[in-house]
Amino acid sequence: MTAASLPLATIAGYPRIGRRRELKRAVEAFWAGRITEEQLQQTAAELRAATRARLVELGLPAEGGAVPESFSFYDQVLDATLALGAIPERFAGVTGSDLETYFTLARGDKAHQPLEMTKWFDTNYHYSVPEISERTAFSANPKALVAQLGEAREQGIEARPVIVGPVTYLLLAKAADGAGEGFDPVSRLDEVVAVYAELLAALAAAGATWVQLDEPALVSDSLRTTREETLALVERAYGALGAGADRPRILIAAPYGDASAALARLAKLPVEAVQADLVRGSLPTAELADGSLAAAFEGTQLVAGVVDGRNIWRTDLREAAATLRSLADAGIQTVVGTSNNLQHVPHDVADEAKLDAKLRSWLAFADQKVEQVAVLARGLAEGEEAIEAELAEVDRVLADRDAAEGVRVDAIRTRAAAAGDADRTRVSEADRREAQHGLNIPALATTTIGSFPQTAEIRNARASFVRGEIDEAAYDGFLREEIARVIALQEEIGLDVLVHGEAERNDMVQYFAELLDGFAVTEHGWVQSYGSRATRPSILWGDVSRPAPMTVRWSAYAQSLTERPVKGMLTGPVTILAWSFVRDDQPLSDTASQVALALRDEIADLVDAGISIVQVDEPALRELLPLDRDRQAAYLDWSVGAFRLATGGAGADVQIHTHLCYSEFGEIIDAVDGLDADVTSIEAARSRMDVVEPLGDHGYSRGIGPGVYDIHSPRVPGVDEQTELIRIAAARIPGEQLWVNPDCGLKTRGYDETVASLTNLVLAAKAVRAEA
Ligand code: MET
Ligand SMILES: [Zn+2]
Repeated sequence: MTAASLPLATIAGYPRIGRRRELKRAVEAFWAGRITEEQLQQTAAELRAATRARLVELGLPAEGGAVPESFSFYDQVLDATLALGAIPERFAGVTGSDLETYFTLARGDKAHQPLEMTKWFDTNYHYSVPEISERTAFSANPKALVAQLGEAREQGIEARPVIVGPVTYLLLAKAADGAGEGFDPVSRLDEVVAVYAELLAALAAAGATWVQLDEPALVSDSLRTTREETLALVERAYGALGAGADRPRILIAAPYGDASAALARLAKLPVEAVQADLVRGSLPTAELADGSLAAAFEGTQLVAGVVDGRNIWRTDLREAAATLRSLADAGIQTVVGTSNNLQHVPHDVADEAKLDAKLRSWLAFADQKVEQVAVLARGLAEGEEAIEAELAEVDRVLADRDAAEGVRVDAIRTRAAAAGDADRTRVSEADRREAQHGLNIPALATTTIGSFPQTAEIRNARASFVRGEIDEAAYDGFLREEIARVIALQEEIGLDVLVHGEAERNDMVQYFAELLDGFAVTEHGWVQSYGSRATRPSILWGDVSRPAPMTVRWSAYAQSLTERPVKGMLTGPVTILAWSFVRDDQPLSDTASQVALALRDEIADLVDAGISIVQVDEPALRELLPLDRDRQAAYLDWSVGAFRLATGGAGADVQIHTHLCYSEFGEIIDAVDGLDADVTSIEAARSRMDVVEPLGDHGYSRGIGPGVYDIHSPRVPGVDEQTELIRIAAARIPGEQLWVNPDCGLKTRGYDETVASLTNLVLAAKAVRAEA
């Protein structure tokens, strides 16, 4: 270990999907057999080379490990699984190249269910969950890491491999099926650390000077361990890793939250640098003031994550420079960094030619963030005077943003400020039940979650409309035909509560963002969601209002075609915020109230148009739950409040539904109850109705629709299978309270399987009704 310290500028990682989603296209072409593995590897290598060159061009030094090597074909946790050789036993028979095995774990094949996927900390990125048992045989496989390092060196760049660290890896893993009762993957920490030591030795032998090990587990209160326990595990792991003789310098990263209480202890580990998220997190002020932080950091660099890696606004450089200055003045060797891997932001604002120029000037995507890091590093090296021009420019931009038209609209603010508890409160549940009798909803009522298959025809029609090839009248006509078809189909299948099918929506958030004031949409602002999938979050930049009804004509048209109730379908305020880039100049709760009021008006218009059931989807309610336990109550308070503000204007005879997707809502069951929705649908098929028991124990009295049809695969669940699931639920929940529905929307499914599955669902509900 002879290498030099880390240069003054670095980032925690960079988007890997490519500016034009080149990786998605190549990977999907490989899956479809249209290109060979060699061709895929070639494309990936070109992307990596372009990324490194770009990072140097934007101001990261080519030497010293400033450039992170954070490429991934699919997911960084899956990369670690392969590097550790931790292939779950159930995949033992899988043959093929490393990359083929990798994709089989990610996506499954005829004989194998894929690894489960779940959200990565409090982001909308999903990782592949490792499956570990007492028997998992770990063995170091540094091939991919070493190869990428070599590529970088040939390019004249000394890269820093980025790997998920051992503690986070094991805390994100689940016990494999067949592991002993009570087995915890973390019990294998020492063995896993030994494999990391081998990986590090291989990297050192290949010339790596630095390696970054990501330990976001350090900032979370939502894992199996307490923070203190996590920190103790990190101390144990890095005590051992650091003692290795043949290793690169180690940077431990603690992104996505507040590690301030752990910082000094991390610095005392035998590692050479510690990264801290100073956007979500903070500095331990007392320790900074009394010199103990500096003492702990003696000989260790602090990578100060002052540039926000999760949002798209230009950083207040003056404020960041002041933070950096305070660290340097305290005698801490400081490096300028980002709060986390930039994988959560799009590539480059320069690609957004169609965006309003003023708005564009306020933004920073990944490339602009790198430039900001480089500027701050220059300020750190040469003094703030050296970057005064850049600081002044940002001052000007921020002032311009602050004063810009639309950022603050008095009428919207006055209305939001006036909204009180009464606006968030409907009449009692009992009165509502009474008033809703007229809806004639049977016991074990059947319904769907909203979307019907988004066919190629629908996507083509939308694309033609966007390109101007067909006019609005033609597009509307197409959508009306589609709605009529979906309504007729549901009547034929025999569902009780119908939906219009959401054919008009490109995405459940973007559709609303395009119709609300205060939002902008990007052209190329893609962000990886999982694997080859990316989303294009909208930008919520100003005060939000609804210039005109957004969904009424579609819902009203659908209702005009049938005697059965058609559910109006809206995306809830929390989900709209969670899946957009939101303004950072006011509390989220204020922004949520504005969105809620726009939805409240939409519900009023739906009801006026003859709609008597409205579903407000909140699948992101749990995702935004802060990692920090101390902040959870306040979050649940405002998020639940926003939902209630959106729905609180509905009369007693209007039935409000919500849909939450996931089933692990143990943590937030009181909050779900607090939403005060009349009916809630949730995912339950894969867990075989696990959720029903806690609901029964909780004494949950509202309508509940645990999914009986797993929509995540094309498989058609039979009548018997769905009957069985309904019976399990009916054993705990009275029939009048129980709804029968799929786990989630059907937009990703094909028609054949959808019709077959829903037909079986209706038959299953009838069968269980007959048993009563
Ligand atoms: C991710 S939740 C999706 C809900 C939406 N109403 C749909 O059916 O697609
Ligand atoms: Zn869902």
